[in-house]
Amino acid sequence: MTQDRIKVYKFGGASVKSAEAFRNLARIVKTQAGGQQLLLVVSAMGKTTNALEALLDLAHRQQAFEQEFLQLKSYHLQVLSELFPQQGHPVFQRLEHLFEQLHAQLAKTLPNDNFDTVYDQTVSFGELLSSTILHYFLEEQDLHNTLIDSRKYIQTDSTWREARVDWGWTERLIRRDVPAMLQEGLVVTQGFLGGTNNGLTTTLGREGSDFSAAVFAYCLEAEGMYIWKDVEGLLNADPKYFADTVCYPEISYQETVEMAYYGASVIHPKTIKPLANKQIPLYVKSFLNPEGAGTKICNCRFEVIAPAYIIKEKQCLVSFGVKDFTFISEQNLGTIFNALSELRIKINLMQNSAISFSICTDYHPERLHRLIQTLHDQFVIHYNTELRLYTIKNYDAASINRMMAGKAVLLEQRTRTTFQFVSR
Ligand SMILES: Nc1ncnc2c1ncn2[C@@H]1O[C@H](COP(=O)(O)OP(=O)(O)O)[C@@H](O)[C@H]1O
Ligand SMILES: N[C@@H](CC(=O)OP(=O)(O)O)C(=O)O
Repeated sequence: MTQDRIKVYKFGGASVKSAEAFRNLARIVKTQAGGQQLLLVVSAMGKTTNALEALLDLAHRQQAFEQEFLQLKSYHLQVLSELFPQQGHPVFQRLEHLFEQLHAQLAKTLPNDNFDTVYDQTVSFGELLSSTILHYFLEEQDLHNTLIDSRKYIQTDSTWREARVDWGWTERLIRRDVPAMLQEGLVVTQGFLGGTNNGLTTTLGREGSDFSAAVFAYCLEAEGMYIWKDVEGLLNADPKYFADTVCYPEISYQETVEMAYYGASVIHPKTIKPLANKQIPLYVKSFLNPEGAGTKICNCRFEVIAPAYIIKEKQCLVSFGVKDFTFISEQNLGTIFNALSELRIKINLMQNSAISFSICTDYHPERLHRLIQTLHDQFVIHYNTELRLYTIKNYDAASINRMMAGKAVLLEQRTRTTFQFVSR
């Protein structure tokens, strides 16, 4: 049984990218959530995570990072000064302290440090900053709230940058503390972050705040989870690429998880499973039009839904050929899969022919380089970058023609419901 009144709201980077966005968020909480027990999960402001990645990259290569650091700091301070006109507000001191910690973290980064470990210790500051601002700002708006540190609740292993949740521990900790806090007022926490049992910070994968919200919703047996976006709801295509999108009023968990897997960046792929396991509906709503119906994702079934078009950018096609004109064997495939798994390279699409095996994967130059180093003795390896993986779910002839028009196809594949190809 789900708890009657707990709701989880997730606000992403676009919902907190400016002072006006914070004000809009507070309005949504006031008008939409009356009388509800509400947990708010917040991501880093705007494109802060990208900026932190760039800062870390400089620091790790022992390059000067002061200018970029000051840019990030002044972005936050600008928003702060608009939200808190009174100079002596305690939020200024809290932010100053967080920026000092971030600076110290960057300054002590060495080229020999494990990049993925320091990544999590550094990039996590985005959410620490935004959640602190949100906490104080909601208080100013008479929205009493408790700020909790999600690193103390979402317990993970130490798979840096893609930590795996220890569900047992996480559930125990959340259920121990959070329901009582929710009785007292709102609870605010960070998306994207977890913590190991020895107190180190982990992150759950880029765009992982949706997943954080789903973890809290699952553990609290929430009545519903809401993600607030700059779009009307879950659309049949990304409006950044397609002009004539349609919004699904209701769609199944299964359809959504597949869309997310193929690259529909509106929802993190890991979000659906915990919600589906407890039959918690997920609502995708517009923070620009909070009264709009949005999309309800639940355990529903429809025979026919509009084809969904999904484009995954920054793809790389890698082909492995055997050197001696023998066929690609299961043993060869085993060797390739082992190397991919070791290097955490995920296959988005694969195909094999008599003497070669091809995969389409996200492009990570360093991982690809290590893959080639590992396997070049046994295989002839070629790769192409700057590609896109196009997927049409629930395709028909017209949708295929539309998507393929004028494109040179490097690889193509179809099942009964899904058509995919790789192109520039
Ligand atoms: N199928 C889709 N439906 C709606 N939006 C989509 C879809 N696929 C991609 N998007 C993109 O997702 C964006 C919202 O997600 P995101 O940028 O991650 O928001 P936030 O970081 O604020 O949570 C939209 O602006 C849109 O361009
Ligand atoms: N800030 C993190 C986590 C996240 O989920 O962000 P957003 O909700 O803005 O996609 C990232 O950019 O990856």
